[in-house]
Order: sequence, then structure tokens, then C-alpha cells
Amino acid sequence: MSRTRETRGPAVRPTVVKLGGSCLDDLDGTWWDDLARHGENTPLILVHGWSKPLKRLSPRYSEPSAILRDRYGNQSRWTTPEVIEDIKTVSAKLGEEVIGRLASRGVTAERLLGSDGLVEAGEGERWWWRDKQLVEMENLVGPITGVDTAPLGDLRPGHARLVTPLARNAAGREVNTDADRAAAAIAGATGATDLVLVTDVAHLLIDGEPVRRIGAEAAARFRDKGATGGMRKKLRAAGEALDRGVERVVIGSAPVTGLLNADSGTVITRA
Ligand SMILES: Nc1ncnc2c1ncn2[C@@H]1O[C@H](COP(=O)(O)OP(=O)(O)O)[C@@H](O)[C@H]1O
Ligand SMILES: CC(=O)N[C@@H](CCC(=O)OP(=O)(O)O)C(=O)O
Repeated sequence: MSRTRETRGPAVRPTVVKLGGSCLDDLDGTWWDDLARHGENTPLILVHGWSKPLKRLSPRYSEPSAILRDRYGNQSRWTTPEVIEDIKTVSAKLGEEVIGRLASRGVTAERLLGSDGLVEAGEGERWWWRDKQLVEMENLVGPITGVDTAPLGDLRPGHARLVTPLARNAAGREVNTDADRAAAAIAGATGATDLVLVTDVAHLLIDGEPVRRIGAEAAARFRDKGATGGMRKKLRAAGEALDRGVERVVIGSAPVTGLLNADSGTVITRA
């Protein structure tokens, strides 16, 4: 990240939990009970994705053309102003659901758009593969270049923040960004100890085998050789979070305290 306007370490370091769009609908009551218990004692910052809710909104989000690939093989949603509106529509609804689930368990929460001063984006990639050709096109996505923690306010146990990871670029335009990498940037900027990436698989798999623990270097090697799609982004996000001072990144599908205790999931650390 080239620029980070930050950083105010809260008295108690927060846990950042990224709720994957792949699994948000499938997390059951006991999963939310566990998250609320954790949130009673630790400031929680939740960052959500929207891939599955968007597919429910319209079948066009299930078409292969909804996702573009850049020169380096990285995948991104093809994002127009209309897509940003759809993202906001589904995020408002799922935000209400998440806030309701936490409220009924005694944890208050408020929702913020990353584009409301929290997440800053740089110039987006201009060349994308379409119909087996690299073409220049405007895609409203951008890499994260900074996080200003001020809009998060004072972080405290018992009151969570839910971030919709849109961002704003230098020209003032609202852009889409990757949710895992936004969570990593926010974790780094807020001094979080742990970043938990909750998704629809229980572990990172290497050669079909679940990985319980892996160092950042080995994870980066696998990312460049063997990881695809969503997992490739998670491993990139994990490396970025560790580089910014986060101590542990955990990827998995279990309740958050089980992932933090390393009872389940893949724990990624610097060494
Ligand atoms: N090596 C791997 N280990 C585990 N999952 C992988 C791997 N490579 C690719 N994946 C895929 O990554 C997906 C999780 O990423 P993604 O679909 O983006 O989820 P989310 O919406 O939770 O961010 C899994 O469902 C799986 O299909
Ligand atoms: C630029 C880009 O592609 N952004 C992602 C951000 C949401 C996300 O990552 O959601 P999941 O948690 O469901 O994967 C997207 O629009 O799908």
C-alpha cells in the first residue's frame, strides 16, 4: 500500500473478521452466538463480501462475463455504476441482517461504506481479457492505497462495525475493491492482532490436503503456483495483513473462537 493515513491503536486491539459472500447465508445460530460472545470482550470490525447475494439479485451475476481477468491473471468483478448500485442494494439488506443477528445477542453494530472516507483506492487496471483478447476498458475497481480509521470512531468491546468494502479513488469516484484485501488493509490500519477470513471451505488445501498452519513465505509460493480464484486473493490478503503488523491470519469456516484457537482452519503467520 503506498499511502496509509491512520493509525490510532485502540486500547484493546480489534479482531477483524471478513464474512465471505460465499457463506454469509449459511452461518447458523451457534456461529453468531460465538461471534457475539467474542464481540462482548473484543472490539469487532466485520468486513463483508457480496458474491452470492448479488447472484441472487440477478442471473447476470452468474454469467462468466460478470468476472474479468487482468493481464496478471487476477480476477475482478466487471463493475459499472449500475453494478455499484446493486452492490449497495444487497449490502444494505445483508447489513441489516447482520446487525439484527448481533443485536439479538447483545452486541450493537453500525454499518459504514468504505467509500465514506475509510478506504482510498488507486488507479485501476485498464487492460482486461475479453473474448480471448486483451482490451482496454474502464472497470470501476481500484487497488487499496490507504485507510483512514477516523470514520470507525472509538473501537470498544460490545459495539461492532460492519464495513461494506467499496472505496473512493483520487478523482472522487466510488469504486469496487477486493473484500479480503480491504479487510487486510483495515486490520493493519487499526492495529488488529488477528484477521479471520470466514469462507465456505474449512481449510486451505494444498495437494488436496488440509493445511493447519503455514508460514507467509510458503503461503505466497503456493499462491503464485497452485491457488486459484478466491483463495488466491485470500493468500494475497493474508500476506498484506502480516506485512502490516497483523500477527495471525486464519482462513476457515468454523466459529470465530474455534478459528482463533486454531481448533479449525488454516493459521498463517509471518514465520
Ligand atoms: N487451494 C485451495 N484451498 C481451498 N479453497 C480453494 C483453493 N483454491 C481455490 N479455492 C476456492 O476458494 C473458494 C473460497 O473463495 P471465495 O469463493 O472467494 O469465497 P468468499 O466469498 O468466502 O471470499 C473456495 O470455495 C474454493 O473453491
Ligand atoms: C473487485 C471485486 O471483484 N470485488 C469483489 C468484492 C466482494 C467480495 O470479494 O466478495 P466475496 O467475499 O463474496 O468474495 C466483488 O465485487 O465480488
